Amino acid sequence: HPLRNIDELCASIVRSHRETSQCRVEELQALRWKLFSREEIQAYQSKTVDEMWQHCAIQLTDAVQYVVEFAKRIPGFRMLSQNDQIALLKTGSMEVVLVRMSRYFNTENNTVFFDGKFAGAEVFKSLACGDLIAAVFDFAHDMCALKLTEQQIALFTALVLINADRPCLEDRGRVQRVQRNVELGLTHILHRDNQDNLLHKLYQRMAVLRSLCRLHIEKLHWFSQRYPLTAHSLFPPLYKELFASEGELLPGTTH
Ligand SMILES: O=S(=O)(c1cccc(C(F)(F)F)c1)N1CCc2ccc(OCc3c(Cl)cncc3Cl)cc21
Repeated sequence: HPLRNIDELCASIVRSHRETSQCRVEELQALRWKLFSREEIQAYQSKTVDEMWQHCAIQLTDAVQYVVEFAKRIPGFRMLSQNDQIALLKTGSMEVVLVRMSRYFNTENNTVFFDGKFAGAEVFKSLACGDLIAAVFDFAHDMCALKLTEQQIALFTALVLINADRPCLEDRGRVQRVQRNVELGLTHILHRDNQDNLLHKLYQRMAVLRSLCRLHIEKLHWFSQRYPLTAHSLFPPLYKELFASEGELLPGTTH
């Protein structure tokens, strides 16, 4: 049934966001001062690079599963071809995870929710990609500064996903129609909240997200050259499917 109006579209995307976000922001507010002890930080920092990468890849893959669920409930997404749905998730899911992560960021002490507590950047030292972590933390900080509501984040993340400019789309026109509806939803929400000025800031943040994800993929290539066994056999299949480039990295992934 065609969407009766933009209000209904917004309501359905906000509901999907709420149903598929791993934990509610209110729950995390209660935990915001639960920090890792010196010993716990030491334990993370003494993990080997491949242990920590594997740990993060598992957490990331878990977070991505919820984004896949969210995408499937965006009106129009399921009408796209399977290949186009996968192409949008391949390039957009990490970006949505990073936006969602910024909701779990405490700007007072620069910590982010990780493994049940709030962690500073030093916890991720053994990943050996300090520049990526710093960029992830900066992005989270920037997003917090916008003080987006959950409804605004729901529409923003739907727009991050439904992007007709993504590479290798079969039916770009169809994705454009779904994207236009979501754009109408986002502008409707921002107008209703009297925050039209946020729209261009959100488009700027989308450009930062793209560079963050390019950096993540670069690091993944570096990592899988150095630790082929971990990347080939110990990363979750969905992680390989989404973040490893076709064939080159990880032969034998099903398509
Ligand atoms: O591990 S998380 O709970 C996690 C949680 C907070 C901060 C981080 C990190 F690390 F971004 F500060 C990691 N999780 C859930 C959300 C998420 C996004 C990316 C991610 O990993 C990508 C990655 C990076 Cl950014 C560097 N090297 C290897 C990998 Cl796979 C993990 C992740």
